[in-house]
Amino acid sequence: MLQIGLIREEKQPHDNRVAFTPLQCQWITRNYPQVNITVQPSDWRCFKNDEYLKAGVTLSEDLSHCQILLGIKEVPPEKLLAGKTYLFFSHTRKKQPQNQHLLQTILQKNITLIDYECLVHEDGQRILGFGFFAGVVGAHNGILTYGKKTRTFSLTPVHECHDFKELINHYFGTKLPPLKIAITGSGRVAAGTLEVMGLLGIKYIPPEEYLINNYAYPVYTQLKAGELYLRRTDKTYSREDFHLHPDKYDCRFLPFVTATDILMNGIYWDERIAPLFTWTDLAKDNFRIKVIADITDDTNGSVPSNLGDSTIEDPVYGVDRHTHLKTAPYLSDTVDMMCVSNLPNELPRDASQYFGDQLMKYVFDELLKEHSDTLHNATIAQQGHLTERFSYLQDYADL
Ligand SMILES: NC(=O)c1ccc[n+]([C@@H]2O[C@H](COP(=O)([O-])OP(=O)(O)OC[C@H]3O[C@@H](n4cnc5c(N)ncnc54)[C@H](O)[C@@H]3O)[C@@H](O)[C@H]2O)c1
Repeated sequence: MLQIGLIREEKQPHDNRVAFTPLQCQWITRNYPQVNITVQPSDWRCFKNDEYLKAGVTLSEDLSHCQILLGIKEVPPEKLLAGKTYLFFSHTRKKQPQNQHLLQTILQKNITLIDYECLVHEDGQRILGFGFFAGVVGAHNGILTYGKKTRTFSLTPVHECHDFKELINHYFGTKLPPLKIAITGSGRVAAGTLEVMGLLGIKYIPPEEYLINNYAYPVYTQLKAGELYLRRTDKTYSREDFHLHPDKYDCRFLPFVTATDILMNGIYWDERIAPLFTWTDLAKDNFRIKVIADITDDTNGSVPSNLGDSTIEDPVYGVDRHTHLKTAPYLSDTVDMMCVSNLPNELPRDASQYFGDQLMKYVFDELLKEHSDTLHNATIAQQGHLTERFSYLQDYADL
């Protein structure tokens, strides 16, 4: 019998998500008689202990009988059970200093660590992520902020809704003024923002038309990497080349700053990639953007006016376009920034279900195999030893 445990999230502040919902646990145990799931009780998980009990799932503080333990965020080192196989987001593969002790403890305690972030399909695309609901919540927050700033309409904050279904109910009867939204990116986050565009009936306009026309109703356009970046030397774009040499590419977003009211930023970004615009562009009179939902959310990254994370409770701050300083939100001549770093936590039930679905579809069967390349390639530590693929972490893992 394979015993799987769902651990309680112990990292502070407590995360409210979980790897499998009660119904997913029920489905698994019905369809896989050789698997049993035990859930560690939690007072802050988005699914209540009772919901698991009602689904026929066993609750137990003690998970020592489990071989595999599933979490979401980093597990505090003192909570790690020796000799177990853990799956969670460890944030150790880039030698993140705050998690050095975590990896060292994993090795000391003979633990096997499979990192969700390292689970990829054959083509290198990540299997698991919370981007879709980050996109949904980010898009909603961006529009809500614009309504508050312009005092033209109001929307219910997402975290006040039980789940996505309830959020959608609030959209009925919402009439938005004419406004123009630019969405960047083409991954999971962008897909989530497009979902909200559809639900609110905001019309898609191709980028070239969006740039030159005005509309009597709300519209959006989407700029994928191929529309955003051009190689300096020959004005072409190749995905493979861009991923390898992003520093050779210029960003073509600038014309959109004069045609856009809300920017929803969902691109992949790192330091080698040109920002969407500069502080100098931001200070110009023709800079039209009033609200930026920076879902990508890198401080001083693809959006220079990202001055750091905001929180679910206090999601928006203003930025003065000339002094570059933070201001109160919703003022008339500032840019409002929505930079929440944990957006999926506003819709934790749906985000967890989506995560569990992906886990079920692409990872679960691998856990039942004697050997799985997918799992092996995402295994940072195997019974207390770094695997070959992650041996570059040795100096970080050494005590
Ligand atoms: N604020 C939040 O709560 C939150 C939540 C989830 C994700 N995010 C962030 O949003 C951004 C987008 O996330 P996502 O889930 O849409 O990602 P994704 O993995 O679904 O998509 C990323 C896109 O970037 C492309 N890409 C991958 N590697 C690249 C590279 N080296 N160079 C250029 N492009 C590359 C991919 O082809 C894909 O189209 C990320 O920066 C992520 O950290 C924020």
